[in-house]
Amino acid sequence: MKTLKDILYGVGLSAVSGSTSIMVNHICFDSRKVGQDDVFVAIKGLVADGHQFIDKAIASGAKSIVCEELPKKFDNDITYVQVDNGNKALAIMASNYYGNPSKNLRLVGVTGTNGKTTVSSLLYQLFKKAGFKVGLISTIKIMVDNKEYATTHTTPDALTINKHLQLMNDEGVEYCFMEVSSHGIHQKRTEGLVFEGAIFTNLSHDHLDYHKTFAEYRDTKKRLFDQLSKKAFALTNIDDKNGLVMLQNTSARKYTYALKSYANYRAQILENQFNGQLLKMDDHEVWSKLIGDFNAYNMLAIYATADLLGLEKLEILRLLSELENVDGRFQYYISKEKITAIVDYAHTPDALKNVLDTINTLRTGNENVITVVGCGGDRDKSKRPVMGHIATALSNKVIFTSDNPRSESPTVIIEEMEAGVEAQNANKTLSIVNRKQAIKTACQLAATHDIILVAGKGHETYQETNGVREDFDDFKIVKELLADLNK
Ligand SMILES: CC(=O)N[C@H]1[C@@H](OP(=O)(O)OP(=O)(O)OC[C@H]2O[C@@H](n3ccc(=O)[nH]c3=O)[C@H](O)[C@@H]2O)O[C@H](CO)[C@@H](O)[C@@H]1O[C@H](C)C(=O)N[C@@H](C)C(=O)N[C@H](CCC(=O)O)C(=O)O
Ligand SMILES: Nc1ncnc2c1ncn2[C@@H]1O[C@H](COP(=O)(O)OP(=O)(O)OP(=O)(O)O)[C@@H](O)[C@H]1O
Ligand SMILES: N[C@H](CCC[C@H](N)C(=O)O)C(=O)O
Ligand SMILES: [Mg+2]
Repeated sequence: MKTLKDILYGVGLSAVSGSTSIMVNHICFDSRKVGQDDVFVAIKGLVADGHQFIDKAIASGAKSIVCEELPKKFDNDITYVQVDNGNKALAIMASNYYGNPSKNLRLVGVTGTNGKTTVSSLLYQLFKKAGFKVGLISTIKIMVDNKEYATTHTTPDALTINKHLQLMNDEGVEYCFMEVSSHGIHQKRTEGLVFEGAIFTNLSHDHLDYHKTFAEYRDTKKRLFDQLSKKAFALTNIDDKNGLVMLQNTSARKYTYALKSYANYRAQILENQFNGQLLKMDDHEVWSKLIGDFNAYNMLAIYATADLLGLEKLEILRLLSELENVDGRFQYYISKEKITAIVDYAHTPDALKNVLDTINTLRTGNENVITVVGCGGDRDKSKRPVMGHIATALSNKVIFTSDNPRSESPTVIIEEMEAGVEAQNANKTLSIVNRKQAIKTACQLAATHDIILVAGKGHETYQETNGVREDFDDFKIVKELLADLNK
C-alpha cells in the first residue's frame, strides 16, 4: 500500500479536496473493477466517460477520485483530485505505484506502422541469445525473461505496462523491448516511462479511422521521439519519407539506418531465397533466415539497436543469423504435393504489397499465387479497397474472406474490398465469407508448386464476430487442409 500523495508525485494537480495522506490499495480506471480503498481515475474515452461512474466507484469502495472535472457534490469521506488529463495522470500514477520500474532497466520502444512485433521480438531473441535477462511487450505476448503472459493490446494500458515492468525488475531483467502503437501514444499509455531508445520502422496507411488524417497519425508516432531524454538514442529508417520527421524535435542522440540512402547504419541485399537472404552489413556478410526487403530493414534496425546498446558488432552479426521468424510472420509449410502455404500478418496495404512483392520475386516458374485475405471490422475502412486492389494486382487468384468482422457485416466488408479491384482483375476473385471454407477452396485450387498466401491474421488464434471469439488458427488450418489433400 502507498499513500495517495506518493502515487500522485509528478502529476500536475489543479485542485485537491480532502487528504492525500490516505493509504491507497490499488489504482483503477474501470468502475466495474474497483475494490476497497482504491483510487479511481476517471477517463474520457471514445465510448463512455469515466466521470459518469464516479458514484459507482465510490459505492464499490474507492476512497479517492482523480478526475478532469470535479463533481458538483462532494462526499466528505472522499478525496477528490483534479488533473488536466486523466490518461496522463493514470500513466504517471501507475509508474509511481509500481516503483518507477522503467528506470531500473534499459527500455527501448519500437514504433511504426509495420515491423514493430518483428523488431521487438527479434531483439528479445537476440539479447536472450547473448545471455541477458530480457523483457518483451508485444502484440503477441509479454515476456518477463522466460515467463510468458497473455496480452490484449499491442501497447497495453499504463497499469499493465508498469505492473509487468515491475515483474521484470523483480526478475533482474536488464533490457526490455516494447511495441509502442499510435493508439498507445495517443492515449498516453506510455507517458512517464523512461526510454533508453526508440526505433522508427516505417509509416504507411493504417488507423485513419482513429487518427483521421495521415499527418495526425505521423505526429502521434513522433511524440515517442519528442519524449526522449538527451541520454537516449533515436533510431530512424531514413529511406522512409517520414523517417526524418521523427527526429525533428527530439533531444536524444540521432541515428539513421537505410538500404538506399546515406545513413549511420547501412545494409545491402546480396541474395534473396525462399529460406533466407544474404545481407551485407558493416562490410560483413550475414545470413538472415527472414526474407524480403522489409526484413532486411528489420534486421538492420536490430543490428543498429544492439550496437547502440553496447553489444560487440561481430557478436551481433553472429546472433543475427540465428534469429528465427516470429509466429505468423511469413510462416510457411510445404505440402507433399509441393504446394507452399504462407501465413502472414499483413493487415495493412503496405504489408500486403511487401509480402506479395517478396513472393513474386521468389517465383521461379509458372506457379500461381493464390491469396486469401480479408479486412478487420470496426477498423479503418479506407484501407479495404486499397488492399483489394493490391491483392488482385499481385496475385493470380484472390479469395476475399472475413478477418475479425467484429460488429460489422462480413459481406459488406468484402464488398468494400471488391470495390478496389480493377475491371481487368475482376475475373481473378472469389468471395467466401467463411474463412475456413475460403482457405479450403484455395487449397483445392492450388496445383503443384503453387503458393497460397493467407494474409491478415498471422499469429492470431481466434476469429472475432460480434464480441465472440471462436478458435481459429490460419497456420494450423491451412497445414491440416493441405496435409489431407489428395491430389
Ligand atoms: C479505440 C481504443 O483504443 N479504445 C481503448 C480505450 O477504450 P475507450 O476509449 O473506448 O473506453 P470507454 O469504453 O469509452 O471508457 C472510458 C473510461 O470509462 C471507464 N468505464 C467504462 C464503463 C463503465 O461501466 N465504467 C467505467 O469506469 C473505462 O474503463 C474507461 O476508463 O481504452 C481502453 C482502456 O485502456 C482500451 O481497452 C480500449 O482499447 C480497445 C479495446 C481497442 O480495441 N483498442 C485497439 C484499437 C488498440 O488500442 N490497438 C492498438 C494497436 C494497433 C496496432 O497495433 O496497429 C494497441 O496498442 O493494441
Ligand atoms: N519493416 C517492415 N516494413 C513493412 N512491412 C513489414 C515490416 N516488417 C513486417 N512487415 C509486414 O507487416 C506484417 C506485420 O508485421 P509486424 O507484426 O512486425 O508489425 P506490427 O507493426 O507489430 O503490427 P501491429 O500494428 O499489428 O502491431 C508482417 O506480417 C509483414 O507482412
Ligand atoms: N493491431 C491491429 C491488428 C489488426 C489485425 C487484423 N487481423 C484485424 O483484426 O483487423 C488492429 O487492432 O487494428
Ligand atoms: Mg505488433
